This record gives sequence, C-alpha cells and structure tokens, in this order.
Amino acid sequence: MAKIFQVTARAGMTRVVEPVARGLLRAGVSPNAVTVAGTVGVLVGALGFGARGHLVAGALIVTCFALTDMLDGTMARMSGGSTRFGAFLDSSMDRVSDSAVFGAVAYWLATEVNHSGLAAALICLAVGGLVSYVKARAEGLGMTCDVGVAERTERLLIVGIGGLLTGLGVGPALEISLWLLAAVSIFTVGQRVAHVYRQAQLVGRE
Ligand SMILES: CCCCCCCC/C=C\CCCCCCCC(=O)OC[C@H](COP(=O)(O)O[C@@H]1[C@H](O)[C@H](OP(=O)(O)O)[C@@H](O)[C@H](O)[C@H]1O)OC(=O)CCCCCCC/C=C\CCCCCCCC
Ligand SMILES: Nc1ccn([C@@H]2O[C@H](COP(=O)(O)O)[C@@H](O)[C@H]2O)c(=O)n1
Ligand SMILES: [Mg+2]
Ligand SMILES: [Mg+2]
Repeated sequence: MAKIFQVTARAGMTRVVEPVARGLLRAGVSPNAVTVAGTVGVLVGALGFGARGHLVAGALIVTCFALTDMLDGTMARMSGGSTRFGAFLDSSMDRVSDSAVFGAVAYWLATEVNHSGLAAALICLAVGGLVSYVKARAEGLGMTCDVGVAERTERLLIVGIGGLLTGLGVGPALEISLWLLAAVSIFTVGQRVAHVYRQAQLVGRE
C-alpha cells in the first residue's frame, strides 16, 4: 500500500521534477549541491519556523525543500548516472532533515508544556531513525529492506498534516498524528526485522 502510494505519487511528480532537473543541470548546478541546499532549506523551515510555533509556515517550507529529495537523484540519473558518494550524501542528509523536523516539533511541544506530545515526538525521532538504520544495515550486509508501512515519505506526510492542522487551529491534531506515527513506526521496525530475518535464514551465515 505504501509502495503503491510512493510509486503513484512519484510518477505524478515526474512531469514537474524532470524539467526543473534539466534546467538546473543546464545552469551548472550539481546534484550534490541540490542535496545540501534541500537539507539547509528543511533546517530553516523546521528550526527557524516550526520550533518557534509557526507551524503552517514551517510545514510549507519543509514540504518544498523535502520534495527536492526527488530532484537530486533525477539530476544524477540525467547527467550520466548516480554516484556512490551521491547515494551516501542523499541518505545522510535525509537523517539530518528528519532529526531537525522531529527535534523542532519536540522543542515546540516542550515550550507548550505538552508532555504527551513531547513523548510521542521523541519516540518518532528515535524510532524513525531506527527504521532507516535497520534498512541501511541490511543493505550493508547485502540484503534488501525496501518494506514497511511508514517509510520516510509517509512519516513526513503524517507529521506534516498534523502540524498543518494544529497550525490552522485544530488543537490536538499534531499530538494525535505523532502518536499514530509512533505506533506505525514501531510496526515498521518489526516488518523490516522480519523481512531481514527471512532473508538471513535463506542465505545462512555471514
Ligand atoms: C505541509 C504539510 C501538509 C501535507 C501536504 C503535503 C503535500 C505534499 C505534496 C505532495 C506529496 C508528494 C509525495 C511525494 C512522493 C514521493 C514519492 C517517492 O518516491 O518517495 C520516495 C523517495 C525515496 O527517496 P530516496 O531513495 O532518496 O530515499 C531513501 C528513503 O527515504 C529511505 O527511507 P526510510 O528507510 O527512512 O524509510 C532512507 O532510508 C534513505 O536514506 C533514503 O535515501 O522519497 C523522496 O523523494 C522524499 C520525498 C519527500 C516528500 C516529502 C513530503 C513532505 C510532506 C510534508 C512534510 C512536512 C513536514 C512538516 C514539518 C512540520 C514542522 C512544524
Ligand atoms: N546527490 C545525489 C543524490 C542522489 N543520487 C542518486 O539518486 C538516488 C536517490 O534518488 P532520489 O530520486 O530518491 O533522490 C541515490 O540513491 C543515488 O543513487 C546521486 O547520485 N547523487
Ligand atoms: Mg534524493
Ligand atoms: Mg533521500
């Protein structure tokens, strides 16, 4: 289900992404520069706006810059192929962005003395990182781990919709979305561990 959503959404975005990618390449911009610039934009949106309680502005800025994550890979493929450093940089910068988003939300909820929301945000921060780590470790061991209901896009969308609604006046939306996300992130870790376990059983010892 999550995969179907990602494939469909990505196909829809391709029409917008490809001309922008072509224009940036023609202007001499490198895929790695886009990767770093996208991360800086997410940091500004999350820490500069979200953490201060400007949730609507924060969510919109983070969304715009998070979407550039589709641009860098497209540019790399158009300019003759992806690079190993680019793949490493892309994933590492994703972790920086995700930490900033959930750190900013946690900071704002702490200033609001919302202990329940803060606890949920910290669980999302830790477990979201674990979801990505499990995949990276599995891939490092030569296995696949491209499964789970709450991959990065879904995680950002859930917190984004919650943040947007709370920013628009629907008080508990962010807290509810964070508890939902905490639950589905824990479930995703289970799905990924089970997926790796099945492969490891087939392959045998390291
Ligand atoms: C303002 C919020 C309101 C909500 C409305 C938002 C509207 C958004 C508009 C459209 C949504 C479009 C969805 C985009 C669909 C993208 C489809 C896709 O293919 O995504 C997959 C792609 C994978 O890229 P990578 O291979 O580079 O990524 C790897 C992957 O991420 C792995 O994931 P994991 O293991 O963690 O599960 C990583 O391990 C690996 O490192 C990584 O390389 O993903 C993308 O291209 C990312 C697209 C991001 C789309 C972001 C949408 C953002 C929406 C809301 C964000 C709001 C945040 C709110 C902050 C609140 C602050 C107060
Ligand atoms: N600076 C970069 C960024 C990404 N890549 C390659 O693209 C893959 C990710 O594709 P997205 O469309 O999701 O960004 C990544 O794994 C790399 O292979 C790159 O080469 N340089
Ligand atoms: Mg990318
Ligand atoms: Mg990425």
